[in-house]
Amino acid sequence: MSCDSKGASVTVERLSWGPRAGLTLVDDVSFAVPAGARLAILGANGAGKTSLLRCLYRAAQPRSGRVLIEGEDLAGLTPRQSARKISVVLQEMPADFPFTVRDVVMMGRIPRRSGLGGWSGEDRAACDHALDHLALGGLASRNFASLSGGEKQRVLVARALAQAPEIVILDEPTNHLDIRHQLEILALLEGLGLTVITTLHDINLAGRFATHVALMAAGRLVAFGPPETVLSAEAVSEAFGVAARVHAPRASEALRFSFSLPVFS
Ligand SMILES: Nc1ncnc2c1ncn2[C@@H]1O[C@H](COP(=O)(O)OP(=O)(O)OP(=O)(O)O)[C@@H](O)[C@H]1O
Repeated sequence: MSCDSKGASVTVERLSWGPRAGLTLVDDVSFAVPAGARLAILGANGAGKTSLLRCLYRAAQPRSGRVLIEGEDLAGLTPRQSARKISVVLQEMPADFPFTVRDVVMMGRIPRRSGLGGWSGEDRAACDHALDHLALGGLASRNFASLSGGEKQRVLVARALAQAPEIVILDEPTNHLDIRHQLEILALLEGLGLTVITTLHDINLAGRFATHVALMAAGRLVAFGPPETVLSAEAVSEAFGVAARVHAPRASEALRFSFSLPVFS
């Protein structure tokens, strides 16, 4: 069961990607995180965060460089093999998605299904476990489309969990969530014990959640490491084009930033 997994290490080596010749959106990016790390990818709008994520879950084919999962080249895996290692939680869902919550979570089992047979006892148990883990038992028969944004987000994380992956990749999982649900979803992800790679816009949330931060600007990785090292006022001000101020944390407190527009003299 995925909750017992320890995740997998991810190494990115000199990765570059662009949609066409002459346009590079991910530019020579390298970093490595150990199994069980929580990596937050930060950067201003258009910095290339989603483009980098897409390379990590094979929605985009790198122009050069490679991604290694526990030392194994991602490009050498079949789609089914990589879907057993990596699950993805994205924002876009069609508004008229005509499935129940249980159906959606069960979809996470598709890469694990053998042959064309129906769901196995193991599939059903994994689905029940994921529903329980995300406190969704009471919503299992509800139509997915009728849920609130926060509930939908929990269902999509449950689907990722049912997939029993080693790595969960998320694009802006806290988008559209109120502060309580933002904290809840990040605590849930932290509790999984898997390797988590996520884009985030909220620097303070990233500082609390992440074991590693990748700061991007114009497609390049401008800083990488633990949040307390990477998230300096200077680096954040530069990457986001704001005047950022760090409030010195007391013992065991997370970093806390405040922001204002830069004043030009
Ligand atoms: N297929 C494409 N063709 C041309 N330009 C693209 C393509 N995909 C992305 N871009 C552009 O590349 C830049 C980086 O996009 P990307 O979505 O990776 O940034 P991001 O850091 O995730 O941004 P945001 O925080 O706004 O979501 C943006 O300016 C975007 O418009």
